Amino acid sequence: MVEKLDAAGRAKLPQDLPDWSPAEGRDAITRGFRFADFNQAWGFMSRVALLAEKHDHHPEWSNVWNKVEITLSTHDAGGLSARDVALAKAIDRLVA
Ligand SMILES: C[C@H](O)[C@H](O)[C@H]1CNC2=NC(N)=NC(=O)C2=N1
Repeated sequence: MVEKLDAAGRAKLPQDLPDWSPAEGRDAITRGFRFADFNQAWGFMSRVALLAEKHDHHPEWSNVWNKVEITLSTHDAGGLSARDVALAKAIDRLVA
């Protein structure tokens, strides 16, 4: 069983993941990305897909041309877990 993120972990989110926001109405975090064009967006999504496989943790995401929206939550925990934080940090490194 994957544990939900504890209060200490949640308190650190603004500093650990400054570009992510709480998702509306659910225990999840979300971030939007904008790229030069679809080609760049798709390349990013390809890299995120490989990260997700490496983490065995997969995003909920959408893409409209050069924009990608990613929401992270842990199905097995029924909400946010440390796995979401780890994947979000890895995704942030792709665009740093
Ligand atoms: C068995 C379990 O579904 C898998 O280990 C992984 C796959 N990817 C996953 N991704 C997300 N977001 N949440 C999960 O609980 C999850 N579980």
